Amino acid sequence: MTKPAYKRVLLKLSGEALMGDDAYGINRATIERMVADVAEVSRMGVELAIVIGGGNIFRGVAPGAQGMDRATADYMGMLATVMNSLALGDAMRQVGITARVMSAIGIEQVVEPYVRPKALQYLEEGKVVIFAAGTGNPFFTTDTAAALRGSEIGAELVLKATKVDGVYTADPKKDPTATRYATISFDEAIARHLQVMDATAFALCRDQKLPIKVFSIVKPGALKNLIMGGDEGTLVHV
Ligand SMILES: Nc1ncnc2c1ncn2[C@@H]1O[C@H](COP(=O)(O)OP(=O)(O)OP(=O)(O)O)[C@@H](O)[C@H]1O
Ligand SMILES: O=c1ccn([C@@H]2O[C@H](COP(=O)(O)O)[C@@H](O)[C@H]2O)c(=O)[nH]1
Repeated sequence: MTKPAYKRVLLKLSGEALMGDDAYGINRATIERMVADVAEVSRMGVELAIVIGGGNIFRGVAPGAQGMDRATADYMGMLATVMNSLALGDAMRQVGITARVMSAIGIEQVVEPYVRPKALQYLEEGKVVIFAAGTGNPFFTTDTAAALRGSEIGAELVLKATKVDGVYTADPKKDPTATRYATISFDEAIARHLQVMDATAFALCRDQKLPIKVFSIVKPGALKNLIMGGDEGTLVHV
């Protein structure tokens, strides 16, 4: 078998994608399918860290949070990512993959705190590390957490797994005429206000020279293909 193209990557999974066809929460078949993809790559010896969003449960900027203090709503969003992280870790355990969930906010009875050297040790031991609670700060998103943790652990690439198969000229769900970029620079993505990821995440990855691949989590085999160096999704580069 040919070797994977990457040794260590940060995978950002969309929380919203966890819903599958449901209106809310975690769809069992969907999480099992995602975990099967992740397990395949982990078994190939790739060191894998994961950040998962919370959009399937709660977002600080969602209509359900209207009228709330923004920081409080954002803490609720971070707690939503803890729930998704626990579900993901448990689903991995069920397929024989050892995962460690580490939280950016103190919640020690439930999940261990994020300590960078410990996270690095887990990765070197071949465990999958799931970073929960985003950056631990309100007014941010899990995309920014992915950029931050990806930079901290020295990932070679951030893989943004989402419901669309790359970065488009406009949101393809709203504009059917939108076309997909094969590659795009961080500066252009920011200047064009492309909403597939937030500008803070793009800017951090640009400054750290950490490339991002945006690809479809729904497409079977896409994650493995990408890890093997295959042509998949959109590369966002310096
Ligand atoms: N220019 C664009 N190209 C591609 N997708 C875009 C673009 N603009 C907006 N989008 C939308 O961005 C979404 C990707 O964001 P996604 O929901 O994965 O991230 P998220 O907000 O981090 O999710 P979650 O909070 O659930 O983790 C796509 O589903 C797509 O509809
Ligand atoms: O660093 C962070 C990360 C997330 N949040 C809050 O959580 C929700 C869910 O995250 P998504 O990235 O949208 O999936 C987000 O809307 C924020 O409310 C945060 O405050 N800080």
